[in-house]
This record gives sequence, structure tokens and C-alpha cells, in this order.
Amino acid sequence: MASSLPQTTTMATQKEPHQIYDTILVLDFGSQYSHLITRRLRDLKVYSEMLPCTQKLADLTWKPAGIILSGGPYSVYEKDAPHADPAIYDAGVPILGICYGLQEMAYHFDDKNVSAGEKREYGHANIRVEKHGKGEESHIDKLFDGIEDDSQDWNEVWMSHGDKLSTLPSKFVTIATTSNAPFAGIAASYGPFYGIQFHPEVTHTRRGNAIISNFALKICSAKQEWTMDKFVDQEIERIRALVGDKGQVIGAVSGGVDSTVAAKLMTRAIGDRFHAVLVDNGLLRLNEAEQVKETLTKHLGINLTVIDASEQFLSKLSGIHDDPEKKRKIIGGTFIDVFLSKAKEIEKAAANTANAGPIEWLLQGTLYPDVIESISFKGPSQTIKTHHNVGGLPSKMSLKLIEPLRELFKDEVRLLGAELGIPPDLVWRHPFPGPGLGIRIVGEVTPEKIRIVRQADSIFISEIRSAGLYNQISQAYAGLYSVKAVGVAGDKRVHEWVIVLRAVTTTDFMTADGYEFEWGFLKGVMRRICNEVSGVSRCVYDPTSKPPGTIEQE
Ligand SMILES: Nc1ncnc2c1ncn2[C@@H]1O[C@H](COP(=O)(O)OP(=O)(O)OP(=O)(O)O)[C@@H](O)[C@H]1O
Ligand SMILES: O=c1[nH]c(=O)c2[nH+]cn([C@@H]3O[C@H](COP(=O)(O)O)[C@@H](O)[C@H]3O)c2[nH]1
Ligand SMILES: NC(=O)CC[C@H](N)C(=O)O
Ligand SMILES: [Mg+2]
Repeated sequence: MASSLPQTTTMATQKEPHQIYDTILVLDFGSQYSHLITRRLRDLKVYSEMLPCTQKLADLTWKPAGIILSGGPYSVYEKDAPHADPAIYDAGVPILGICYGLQEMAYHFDDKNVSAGEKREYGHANIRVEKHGKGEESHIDKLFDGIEDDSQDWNEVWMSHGDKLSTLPSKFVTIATTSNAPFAGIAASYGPFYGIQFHPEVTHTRRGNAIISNFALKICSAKQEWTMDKFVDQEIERIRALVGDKGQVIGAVSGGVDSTVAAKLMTRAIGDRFHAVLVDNGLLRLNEAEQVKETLTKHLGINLTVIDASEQFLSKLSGIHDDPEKKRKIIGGTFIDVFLSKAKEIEKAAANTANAGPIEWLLQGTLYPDVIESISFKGPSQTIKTHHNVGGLPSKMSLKLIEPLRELFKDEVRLLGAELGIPPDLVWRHPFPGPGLGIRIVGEVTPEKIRIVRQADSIFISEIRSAGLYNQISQAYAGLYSVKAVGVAGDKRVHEWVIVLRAVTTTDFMTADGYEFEWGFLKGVMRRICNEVSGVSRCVYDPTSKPPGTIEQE
């Protein structure tokens, strides 16, 4: 396979997307909506990156086409409030301040411009737009260009603030007002600086997308070139340049969409010098290892080895009753052991071939939300659960990381997957956690409980698919509580396990809502599970939202 691939060329580029595409920089002041600004821009096919608000402009290796200052929980006049690098105002690029960002801009020009408001304002407001510019000042009207349409609610916006602009910064004009905010929108008369008190990035602001689009396209003149087909070619070139003609890459692949897309991209780039490894930890769903092997090797041409390590995992988990974190650590640790010994084996097997040499690279399916989380100036958020992935590997193996998806959001990964010819079934698959059924069985994991959960899960998911609900639900599964309840079957008393069904909707898996099934649907699923899966006496449905629950059970 490798020999038919084009060789790495000397022209290969290692450029990052922000060096290739017009890029809008979002400076994050800690708003819960900051990443949505980046999302909205990317939906417009304009590339955008988010960096902490403390980013110094001089340290950037690229020049943004425009800068957006996000909202944030602080008050600009507080002693420790974060402030943007003043150099942004002299960089000759358009700036849009949103909420805190607006206040930050006004405060930069004069600290008397911002004060605590008398009335906090959360939720809907209606803006009135004021038009100004003619001639040299025509830029002033560009932010709200064409946003007034025939719909009655075009002027609805979403507010979330306690502070306010008390004075208009010098040489600025008002471009929007609300009944509570005389400076709901402002613009500099001398250049492309804009501020809005409301949040255009949330869907409650009716014409929010149009406002963001005006800023990016009409004010920053950013080109709409961020598409997944271009990304594929560039990323393949970048991988080849990074890895070189001989480098070998190993990657843990679960059959989930992220690792499959990353693996497919690697295969396109370097063929069988990429070694995908699926660890069967005994905690996968019904027939999962076989199905993943079939799809990845036969249909996607990925060089995949499946390692059956189920005995090793299950014997270590035996006897662990009531400590979910202990379970997670055992699974994570065993996973690393299995992976490490496989890497050695691959090196040995390649010893007398053209691919001989140490494996230098490790593929990871890191996504942009993980990157954003780790660069946040607030620091990473509190660990609720120890997530199992391959993050523990590099320090032990001293491998260099290769992360082709680190600039992408999940839905972009799905588009990329479709672009790479990955079947829709796999692209739209619900996420499945690394520790698998191990964290869906509350209490001790035993072979009997695994068998029961596998069967129940398979029934639940197939019913969801037949009812056409799969794509409306973000994640669904069957789990098991380690308690037995009494039931009656064929006039006989039974004392058997309790299955828990869970289905949620969510956009980012950070918060989630229980899915509202029709009662008849749930009754049908419960009937099938109790009838067809031996060892189950009843089923419960868990509609708990997150918070206070989490999506998995442990
Ligand atoms: N059984 C497994 N064998 C090999 N690698 C695994 C296994 N389970 C998880 N991983 C690794 O852990 C990573 C994190 O898993 P995660 O579930 O977040 O992503 P995914 O499986 O690629 O996609 P999805 O979120 O759609 O399930 C995977 O990308 C993969 O590298
Ligand atoms: O790869 C993973 N390794 C893990 O250890 C892990 N724990 C939870 N998840 C997935 O993360 C999302 C949020 O789950 P929770 O609400 O249970 O934290 C859901 O999509 C979960 O399936 C994991 N994925
Ligand atoms: N959403 C925001 O950016 C809020 C900004 C500032 N903390 C205020 O209350 O006005
Ligand atoms: Mg997964």
C-alpha cells in the first residue's frame, strides 16, 4: 500500500490553518458563549481561532483579519479584571467587542466610560438601529447592514450584563439602543472599531449570524475558504512533511468517529506506515470489535490490529465494587500496558522490512474543544471524572504527538469524515466512552452483567433506530445497576438485575437533557428487554439532566 503513495515532497508545507486562511481571532474573556463565536464564524466558512484574552499580539506568528473580544464574567473596573493587549488597537485590524468586550474597549479609551448599571439585564431586549455614515464614515453602518428585515422579531437580541457604558467613548457614535441600554451598539467614527452590549453568537439573537457575517465579510473582508475538502489536502501534506519518508505512526483507534477520521486521514497520508490498534477490553458493545475491524480494514483500508485483552481487563476489575475512579484508573492503566507492548511488537515485526526503525509518532484524536479547554486563561475546569484516553502515553513512550483534528469541532470532524468517504452510520454514531460498559455497570463488573448489558443495549439502540430517533438523540445506551429486584415471570418469582436506559440530547456533552420518549416506545423496549434478556427483572428510564447527573453512570 505504502509504495503506491506519492512520496513526501520538498515543497510540503507545515503551515498552520491561520497561516493559510484569513483568520478572525477571538480573545476569550471567559464567557460561557465564547466558543460559539468561533463556531458561527466557521459556519460561514471563515476560519477562526480562540486564544486567551491575555494573548500578546507581538507573540502571534500570524496576522488576524479581525479581532473579536468576547464576553466575560468580570467587571472591567475590578482590580484583577483581565484586559486585552493595548497593541490590538494599533494593529490596523477591525475589532468587535461583545458585552464585556464592548466594555473593555470603552474602558481602554477612558476608564470613566464604564460603570455598574442600576439594573441588571438578562434575556430578551429589542434594539433600535441608528444609521449614520455617509462618505468617509460609511463603515459605521456596516455592522448592522441589511439586518432589518420583514420579520416582526428581527430586532430581538439576548442580553446578559450588569455593567453598562455610562459615556460614549470619544469619537464613537451610537449605532443601536434598547430601552435599558442607550449604548447597545457603538462604532468609532474614525475606523473599524465596534462594540455591542448583546450577544450575537447565541441563537436567541435573531439576526446574530447576520451581524457576525457583516463583521467578518464586510468589515474584515475575510475570504470564505474554510471548507473540509481543502482541509483534507492541506492536512495530508502537513502530515507527510511532519512524519517524513520513513516515520511510523501508531494510533489507538476505537471505531468512534474521532479516531476513525484521524486514522483515515493518516492512512491517506502514509499508508501502512500507520498502525491502528483497537484494544478489545472486554467492555465493548455487542459484536463491536468484529464490526469495527470489518469496517476499518475492509471498507476504509486502514491497517488495523485488534488486540483481545479482555481477560486482562476483566480480571483486574473483578472485586471492585464501589469506587468508580478506581475502575477508571484500572482501565486506563491496563490500556496503556497493552498499547505499549503492542508498539514494541510492531517495531520488532518491522525490523527486517523497509519500515524498520522505532515508532516515533503517536496519533491522537484531540478536538478543538479540548484545546480551548486547556488554553483557557481560567485554567482547566475541575475534574469530575478521570477520562480514559491515550493521554497517559507520551511521557512513558516519549513519542511525538500528531493531532490532525486539533483545530476542528465535532461537527466539522463529521463533515470531514463524510468527505473522506466514511459511511454515514459511523460518522453519525453516538459517542462511546473508552472505559465502555465498565462505567455503565454501576458496581462490580462481571461477565454475566456484561452479557446482559450488551443484549439490552443492542435491543434499545435497534428500537431507537427503527423508530427513526437515532439522529435526534445525542447519546443513548443501556446500563445496569448492581441491585436485584423481585419480579414475576411465568407465575414464578424471580430475583434479577435492574437495567437502566439512558438517552440524552446535547450539543457539547458538557450539559445535557434527558430525551422525552413517547410512553408507548419505552414500554415496548422494556417489554422486549425483560422478555428477551435472561437475568433481568425490570427496566428503569433515567431522564436526569446534566447537571446534576452526568451522561455516563460512573
Ligand atoms: N478500545 C479502544 N481501543 C483503542 N483506542 C481506544 C479505545 N477506546 C478509546 N480509545 C482511544 O481513546 C480516544 C478517546 O475516545 P473517545 O470516545 O473520546 O473518541 P472516539 O472513540 O474516537 O470518538 P467518539 O467520541 O465518537 O466515541 C479515542 O480517540 C481512541 O484513541
Ligand atoms: O473517551 C472517553 N473516555 C472516558 O473516560 C469518558 N467518560 C465519559 N465519556 C464521554 O464523555 C461525554 C460526557 O460524559 P459524562 O457526562 O459522563 O462525563 C459522554 O459522551 C461520555 O460517553 C468518556 N469518553
Ligand atoms: N456577559 C458579559 O460579558 C458580562 C460582562 C460584565 N460582567 C457585565 O456584567 O456587564
Ligand atoms: Mg469513543
